[in-house]
Amino acid sequence: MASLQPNQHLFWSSASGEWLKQQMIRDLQIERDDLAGKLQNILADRDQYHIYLSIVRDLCHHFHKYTEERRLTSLKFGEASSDIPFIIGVAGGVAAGKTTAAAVFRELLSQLLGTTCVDVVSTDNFLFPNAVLEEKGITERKGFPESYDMAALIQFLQHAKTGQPDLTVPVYSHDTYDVSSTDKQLIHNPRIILLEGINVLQRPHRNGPNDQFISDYLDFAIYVDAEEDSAINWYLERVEKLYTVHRDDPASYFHRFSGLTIQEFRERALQIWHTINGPNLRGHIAPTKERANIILKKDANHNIEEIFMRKF
Ligand SMILES: Nc1ncnc2c1ncn2[C@@H]1O[C@H](COP(=O)(O)OP(=O)(O)O)[C@@H](O)[C@H]1O
Ligand SMILES: CC(C)(COP(=O)(O)O)[C@@H](O)C(=O)NCCC(=O)O
Repeated sequence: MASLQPNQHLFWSSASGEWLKQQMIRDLQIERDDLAGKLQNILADRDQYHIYLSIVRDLCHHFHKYTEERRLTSLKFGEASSDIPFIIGVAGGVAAGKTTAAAVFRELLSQLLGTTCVDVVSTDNFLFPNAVLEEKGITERKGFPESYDMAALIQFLQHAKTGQPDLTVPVYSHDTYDVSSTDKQLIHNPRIILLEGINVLQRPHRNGPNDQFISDYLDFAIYVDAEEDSAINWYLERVEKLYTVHRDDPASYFHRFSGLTIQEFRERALQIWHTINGPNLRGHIAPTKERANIILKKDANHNIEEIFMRKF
């Protein structure tokens, strides 16, 4: 199914080429050579690099505005202004490129703002462990709203937004396909948190009177959009790579498929997409697209081909 175009009454849109013409890209402050190797490959295309850079410069603008507003408000209430992180949501379907886009934003934001206190947190980390999913009978609904420990995720956001300097987050691994019982992500004094995940713009699934929205804690939101066919290809490439590397490791999730040929594994992965990730994309993720401030539409080669910006 083709990805739906955002409502033209709500969003300005620009083909990426046109967008670039509008940007003042002369006063670049950072050099591509400063970027880490993997990101350098992604940004090897000069136009794409400039598109990401112009988006990040907008993010810096919003960050400075937020910081200034916070300073003025705390003055009004007679409080010393403290650093409360600016939280940017990065939403989109499975394998749309959220993690990678967040890494690019982190690198460019750190360089433009001259701070290392930019952290990426994935909402995957707040999935219930596989054992709990099994207990609840929702193993086949991993990634659906009910598969997340929303209380823990909201508590993390509350801790961040109440200025706690040290934050601890569980760690989900695509390699083991589970939440680690030992590893933790430690965050110290964040200035910006990029919260990436399929559910960042979703409403609470129980929708009770006291349920909170993740978006209550977001200061800005970006939706990474792609045609479902592209996402399927990227998903298959990702899992095939994981399968090839990990299938011989008995401790790995992928070991259970080690009897399959690569073609059989591919068919199995495609079936998983069609029964889990595809329905989740259409039912729960894509409908949140228009809640984002910016929608980045990627082509089949991962290039941003169109940018939509909310008008209000
Ligand atoms: N801009 C990009 N250029 C090249 N490959 C990319 C790009 N963005 C994502 N990918 C690849 O696509 C796959 C899915 O990306 P990922 O960031 O893991 O998506 P998500 O976090 O949305 O699941 C990964 O294999 C990743 O390396
Ligand atoms: C962990 C996820 C819910 C989220 O994926 P991501 O946004 O990190 O790509 C997804 O990768 C997943 O495991 N879905 C369940 C079906 C499957 O792909 O096995």
